[in-house]
Amino acid sequence: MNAPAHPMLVVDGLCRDYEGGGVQALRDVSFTAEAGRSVALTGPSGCGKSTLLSLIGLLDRPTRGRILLGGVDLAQVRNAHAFRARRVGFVFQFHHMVPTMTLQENVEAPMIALGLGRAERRERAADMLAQVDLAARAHFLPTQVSGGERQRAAVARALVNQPAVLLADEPTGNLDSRNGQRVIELLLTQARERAALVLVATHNPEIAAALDTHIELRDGAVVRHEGPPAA
Ligand SMILES: Nc1ncnc2c1ncn2[C@@H]1O[C@H](COP(=O)(O)OP(=O)(O)OP(=O)(O)O)[C@@H](O)[C@H]1O
Repeated sequence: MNAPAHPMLVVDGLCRDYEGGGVQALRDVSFTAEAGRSVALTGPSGCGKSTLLSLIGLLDRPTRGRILLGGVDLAQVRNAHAFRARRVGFVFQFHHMVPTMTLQENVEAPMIALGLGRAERRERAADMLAQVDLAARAHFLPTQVSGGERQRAAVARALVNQPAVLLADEPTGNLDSRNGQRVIELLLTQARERAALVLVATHNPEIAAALDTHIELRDGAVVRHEGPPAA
């Protein structure tokens, strides 16, 4: 197989200053990552991990520098909502499931932005929930299942549109180690089998060690970068 023409993700000289407080949340961060790889972002609280994920997921815009995702310069993206729906999946520590909707309905919701019909949405969501071992819980509300089950449903929701990039912010933070490991395995399976790029912000050194690349931040700057060299 030929090497891809460009890496899935290029982060180039990225800075994010917050007005008012004079905080430089990110200072000149640069790295690249290939499709099918997993990247751990580590570092102490406040070092900029969440800020970096927000910028890559187009939830926020950088002060300086640029990000290319699948060859697209994010500064040129006009409809961030549509771009996110097609390209990016998010998993957060606190799942952010809609409490009044069943797990099945929560997993169906992202597909509305793709314009898929009801029957197809239903089928794909059921399929995805089965893949994370939740077929029997599909019609329960998020409050009626365990924390580990909720987080697996959140992973199913993040994966259902088959995003090229998965961004996970402390995805195992509130889970015991067995459930946490399961969530990480689900994310890594996606990276391997569907050539998605997975970025995980974590305080857990075991998780960081299980991923291909390890980028450590301190005060908004990269202080360590281990793993496959940039393309
Ligand atoms: N909206 C905001 N306004 C001002 N400062 C902010 C804002 N959001 C984040 N910051 C600051 O930017 C810096 C980076 O925050 P960020 O949330 O990215 O850190 P983090 O590494 O994800 O931390 P944690 O591990 O605690 O989640 C911190 O100093 C934080 O206080």
